[in-house]
Amino acid sequence: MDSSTTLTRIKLLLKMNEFLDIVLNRVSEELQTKPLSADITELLKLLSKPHVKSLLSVHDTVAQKSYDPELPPLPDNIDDDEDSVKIIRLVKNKEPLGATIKKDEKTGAITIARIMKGGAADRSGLIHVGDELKEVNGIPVEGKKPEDIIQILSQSEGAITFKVVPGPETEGLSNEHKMYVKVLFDYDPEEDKAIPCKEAGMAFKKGDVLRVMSQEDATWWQAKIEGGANPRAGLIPSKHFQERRFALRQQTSNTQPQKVSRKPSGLRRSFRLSKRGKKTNKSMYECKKSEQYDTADVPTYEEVAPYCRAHGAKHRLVVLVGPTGVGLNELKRKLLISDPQHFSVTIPHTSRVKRNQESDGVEYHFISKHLFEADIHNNKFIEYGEYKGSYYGTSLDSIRSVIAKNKVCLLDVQPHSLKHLRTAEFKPYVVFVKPPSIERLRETRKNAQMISWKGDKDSSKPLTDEDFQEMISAAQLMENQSSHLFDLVIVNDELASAFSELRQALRKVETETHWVPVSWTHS
Ligand SMILES: Nc1ncnc2c1ncn2[C@@H]1O[C@H](COP(=O)(O)OP(=O)(O)OP(=O)(O)O)[C@@H](O)[C@H]1O
Repeated sequence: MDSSTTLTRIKLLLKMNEFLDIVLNRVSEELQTKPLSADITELLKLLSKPHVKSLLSVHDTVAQKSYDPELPPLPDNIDDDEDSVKIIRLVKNKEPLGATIKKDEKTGAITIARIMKGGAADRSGLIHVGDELKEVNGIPVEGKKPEDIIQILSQSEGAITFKVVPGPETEGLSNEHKMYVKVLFDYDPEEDKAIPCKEAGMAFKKGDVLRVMSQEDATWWQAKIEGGANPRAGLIPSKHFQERRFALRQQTSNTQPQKVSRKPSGLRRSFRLSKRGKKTNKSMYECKKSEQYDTADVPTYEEVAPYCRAHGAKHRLVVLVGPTGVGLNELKRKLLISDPQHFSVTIPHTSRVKRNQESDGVEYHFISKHLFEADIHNNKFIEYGEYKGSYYGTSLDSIRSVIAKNKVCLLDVQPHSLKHLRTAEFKPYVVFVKPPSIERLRETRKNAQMISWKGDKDSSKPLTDEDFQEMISAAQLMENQSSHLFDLVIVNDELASAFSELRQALRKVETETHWVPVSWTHS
């Protein structure tokens, strides 16, 4: 039983006793005035019994006691002119207090800078932002540095007494709006020189989803890791502040635009996974779109919301990204074979002349060069390229047409094209396929073939160490520049396990809740 229930019960008993007391006294008085019948005599006898009397006497004793909580005595040294001083007593265990302090450089006053959501100070409801700290455990803080005060606090355990002058009311500042963000960079407060209090900071890793608890401070937000065990919020740099820092860093450290050093492999695959089963050259297409890293995209936080595809709703687009030769085609092929009714790929467009054995809309959509150029102009292609005087490209409409058939559209693109696909319409689920170590590549790719284009013919050749090195460094570059856009990273070591990991993840995409950019859930 808790103490408040006990108190309520005692109070109830006392009330009953009081009532009984009055009743008994009245009854006794009344009975004295009546002719003494046998019943009255017996009743008077009962009322004068010791246990009835002692019950009444217990009541008197208990009723005189005070059951209000006892407050610690006020310290004697409070100035008379010091109005509205609060004496706060908190019991502190090993958990940090969850408040940060700052010193006003002009007045020297130490005030509470912020209260961490869910921390001990927040839960107590007694300390507020703006309160001026006067004493800690009887030690005046005037003239002390915040570090010294933090030292006093961190050394104290058990009851801590604070003397504070309440600050101005800060009602209505708290932002109860639930905001979730996916973080697009790694952060460690220990390495952040700007954070006002490292102990209050929270480390996170790229890809974590955070619940932002407070944005009251424009520079330092409070957040906690969604699904994490820690109920207390930690300090994180605000979006605006982090973006400014990134921009500054880029200005100072990187005046050269980062050119993707990649073979002009361009649009190689999107046009190749065909019903033809025929492979074309790795370096057949040159991508016409910008391959430069877009420095305007500063990856900090992306607001996200949970999304679960409703039964029967359109499927999300599945996009595979990875370096040449890593096995994107192989994985797509296995998915198609595993369930041809469920998975499909786009049919590319080309301006080249149709060959005899080909049919329009099967291998390619054959269109004129003039029309192709008009479509480029009208942004109809997600990627396009030119080879031997003919255009090849993947149109947005070809993706739409697969999705409209209620199939899962499998697409592979260069990472820089991802941003054009990241729309509420496509809701892409992006899988980055990564090569394993060079040793494992040598072991697993013994029979692997690269198809190269010599003269006018396809010819296959085994993969060399140089191909493996190139694959690894291209993957590294992609990861450095675009990993914030990846939903899943699969290492294509053993093909069977890479495929089963992919298959399982795609099943979950269709049935389970995933975090997606919040704008995708508004449509
Ligand atoms: N995990 C694996 N183990 C062994 N061989 C593999 C594995 N993954 C792919 N391969 C083989 O490696 C070769 C290249 O694979 P694939 O054509 O799928 O690469 P890709 O990523 O589509 O590259 P590109 O688009 O340049 O052709 C193929 O011969 C394929 O069978």
